Amino acid sequence: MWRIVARSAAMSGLRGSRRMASTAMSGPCIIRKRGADILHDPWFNKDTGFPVTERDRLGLRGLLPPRVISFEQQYTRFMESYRSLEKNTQGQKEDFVALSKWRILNRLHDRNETLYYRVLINNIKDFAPIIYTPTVGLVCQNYSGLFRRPRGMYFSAKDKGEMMSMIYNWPASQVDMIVLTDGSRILGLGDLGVQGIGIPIGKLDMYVAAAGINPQRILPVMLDVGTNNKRLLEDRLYLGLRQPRLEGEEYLSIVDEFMEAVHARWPKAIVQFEDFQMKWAFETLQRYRNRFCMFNDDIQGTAGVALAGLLGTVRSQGRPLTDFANQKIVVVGAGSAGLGVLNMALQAVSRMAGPVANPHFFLLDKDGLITKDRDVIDPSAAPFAKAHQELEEFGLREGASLTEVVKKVKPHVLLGLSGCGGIFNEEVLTAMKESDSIKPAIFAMSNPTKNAECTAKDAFQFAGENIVFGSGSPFENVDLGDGKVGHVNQANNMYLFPGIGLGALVSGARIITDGMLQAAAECLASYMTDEEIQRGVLYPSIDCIRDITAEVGAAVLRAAVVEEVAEGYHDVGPKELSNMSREETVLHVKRNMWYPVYSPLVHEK
Ligand SMILES: NC(=O)C1=CN([C@@H]2O[C@H](COP(=O)(O)OP(=O)(O)OC[C@H]3O[C@@H](n4cnc5c(N)ncnc54)[C@H](O)[C@@H]3O)[C@@H](O)[C@H]2O)C=CC1
Ligand SMILES: CC(=O)C(=O)O
Ligand SMILES: [Mg+2]
Repeated sequence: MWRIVARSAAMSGLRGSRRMASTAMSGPCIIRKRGADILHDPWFNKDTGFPVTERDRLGLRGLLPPRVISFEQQYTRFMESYRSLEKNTQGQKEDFVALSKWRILNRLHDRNETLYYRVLINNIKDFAPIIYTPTVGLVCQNYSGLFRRPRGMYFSAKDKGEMMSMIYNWPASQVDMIVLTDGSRILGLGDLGVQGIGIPIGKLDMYVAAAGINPQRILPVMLDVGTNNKRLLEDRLYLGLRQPRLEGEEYLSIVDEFMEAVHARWPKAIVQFEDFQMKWAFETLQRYRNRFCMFNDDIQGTAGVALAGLLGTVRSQGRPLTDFANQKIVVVGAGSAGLGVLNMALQAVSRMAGPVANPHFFLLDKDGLITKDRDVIDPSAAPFAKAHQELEEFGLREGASLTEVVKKVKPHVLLGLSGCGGIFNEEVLTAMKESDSIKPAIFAMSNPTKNAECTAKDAFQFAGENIVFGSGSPFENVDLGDGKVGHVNQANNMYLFPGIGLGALVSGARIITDGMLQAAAECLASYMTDEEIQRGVLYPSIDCIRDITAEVGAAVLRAAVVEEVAEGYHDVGPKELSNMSREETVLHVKRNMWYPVYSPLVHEK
């Protein structure tokens, strides 16, 4: 059963006003480098921030201008340059401005990670759209041209048989969190081959910013098995393998070898699979989920965030949560994300309504409504294909168009995970006015912004002001006139994946179970107060992402303990974890979150 106890408004006020206390540890940090090598290592570099004693100790004297600039001064200086870039690029083309902003942040990332992550954490609302969706999509599209320095590791089809030794080329002795892609379905942009590495980098930046994973213990990975993108294959600057994608056993043997190599070196590393095309997303999840600590973010992270949003919309209608079982939900997009959402929603309905559950889900793909009459149905979509008799009352048939489905079903929720920009057009949105819900919900979850099924403005304009709206990429709130505001929720898996990874890490989970994922979704679903939900606010502001992530991490940790997969982390064993109260668990998780401060550096040979 769902355990959703909404927080009080007073608690929520506290959240808004208080930035989570830093749990930074500023103990000394051992370094084996000296002199200029330190200045060129972004993990340790402090630029002009090295104190004089440290300059002496580390052989830096004379390699820097004499004046010591404090961390705070460096921070202010960076933000001033950023703000003047913003001013100077006003009125220029959107993509040019976005890439200019990305470049200035990326240069800092390449030079001084401590300052970079402080800047990111303190300005997450402004910077998430640059390092994450939507700008990260543009960066991936232009990656071969933008490439200056490598970040992360690249394993290609040509490295078969070598991965076990290659993994030791990574300079860090410990890795906690890996985000892995094969570049085959980057956001809604399709196959971008090796250029998809931008996604693991962006996701891991969110891990550091939201979950406080130590940036020295993260590893973005690209598995380059070729690309089927003709434009890239013909691009002389393309940096990946110029060959068609490996398929079948050949493909799986590469992923197998990578997983074995990673876990041989770092047995406790957690691997997040990201932006794999659907067939491999499902196949690899089944193949590895009981052997390694891994999850697929597009299937499982997205599902939890969407479900939390769907339960929020039930609450916003003033109905009990059990009414979720009666909601008519139209999902557009039968890929890894859409099917992940429906599977989790089905589990929730079954828990609420028991074995007699009869969910009202309608699934469409590019060929329209999916029914049992379809000649070829993907096995993962088959459980959601409607039977002939179920459709009679609506007068619908196989392949019915989205407009027809919305007009005839009058759904409570219209949720897009199709990657098809603008598919919720004026006619579809206007049809949502006839929804059977007093507060119809529209989720245009595809990324990046250009691939969103509709804009926030169109949703409120055509479907009416009483809707609840969510989008995968950020949109501004909509001015509805007379002081009224149409609230935009960012329905993005960023509200869950950092907490899933963090909870798995701090519990020392052997594997990531459905129970842990359900706990994550429940935690997010109950985070908002009734008053916030009434205003159509389904998710916390991104400014609170460190706080919600700590809560989600704690919920995941506790579920790992209950499900007996927690093996403990550092010197805290499973028994001690199981003796912690809920509050103690949250504190324990927060204590394990890294926060960027300059630690004193001590040289050791
Ligand atoms: N907001 C979030 O947190 C997340 C958003 N996404 C976004 O969801 C989108 C889809 O991702 P996946 O499911 O992994 O992709 P996928 O490629 O596995 O599936 C796409 C599905 O959309 C369907 N489709 C394509 N054009 C359509 C049309 N015109 N009408 C109806 N259906 C259509 C396809 O037939 C397919 O079933 C992407 O844009 C991705 O960025 C994915 C994960 C998380
Ligand atoms: C957000 C995300 O994971 C995606 O669009 O694929
Ligand atoms: Mg993704």
